[in-house]
Amino acid sequence: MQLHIQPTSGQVLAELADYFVAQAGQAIAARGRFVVALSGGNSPRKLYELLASPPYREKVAWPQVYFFFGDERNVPATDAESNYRMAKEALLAPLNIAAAQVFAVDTSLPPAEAAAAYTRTIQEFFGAEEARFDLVLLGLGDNSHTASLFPHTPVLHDASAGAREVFLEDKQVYRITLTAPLINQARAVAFLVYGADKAAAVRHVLRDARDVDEFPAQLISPAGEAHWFLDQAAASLLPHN
Ligand SMILES: O=C(O)[C@H](O)[C@@H](O)[C@H](O)[C@H](O)COP(=O)(O)O
Repeated sequence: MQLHIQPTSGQVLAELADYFVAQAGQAIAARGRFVVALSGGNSPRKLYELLASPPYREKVAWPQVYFFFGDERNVPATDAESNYRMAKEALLAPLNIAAAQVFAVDTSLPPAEAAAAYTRTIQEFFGAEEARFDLVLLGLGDNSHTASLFPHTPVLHDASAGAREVFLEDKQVYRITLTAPLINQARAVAFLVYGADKAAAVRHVLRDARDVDEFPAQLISPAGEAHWFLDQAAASLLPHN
């Protein structure tokens, strides 16, 4: 696990954009494609806007990039809460990404069916190979959740590699999320976390004793590389920072 700590969020975003470009180049050179699972919420929007702008947009062979989602809210694709909508506005539309390169969760289905359908979509994409994303982008909630792996939810203990529905009792809403085993099959995982409001969660996940029901992001330990891209504010409660 590698920590990348920068003084400001702008510098973190630039370092992660450089990493994204490097990972894409390596994957496309090696396997002819780059398969990425996008994170949602607010933090990654600026990253997506950066990647869709010069100089980054010219540095990636976008027609060889395939986009999945680490999680999705149970809302229409046009809803302001949709992770797909956010990615489309900030990245996919500005880059004119073809629909055939984008695999969104079908939230027109009931949550359990949407999750089962997404599992099939992932399996069909990877065919006989193991479903290994080249890169999974992740955020971190202030309650230490990542993707939609929320504290004290059954999905945390799901040993299968796929997509599952998650019911959030406090918000009375459903989400669809990749399971930790599927995320952990990835060649690389990159957390993007900035802001002082995330400092306690960062410390819980990276330094406190393992307690995955309290700190679900502790479940993420990929077969490949694990990177944390943090600004100083989010890293401020880590020892020696
Ligand atoms: O659908 C989502 O909301 C994300 O996938 C989620 O896991 C997010 O990364 C965290 O909740 C942090 O969200 P912010 O970046 O908005 O703080």
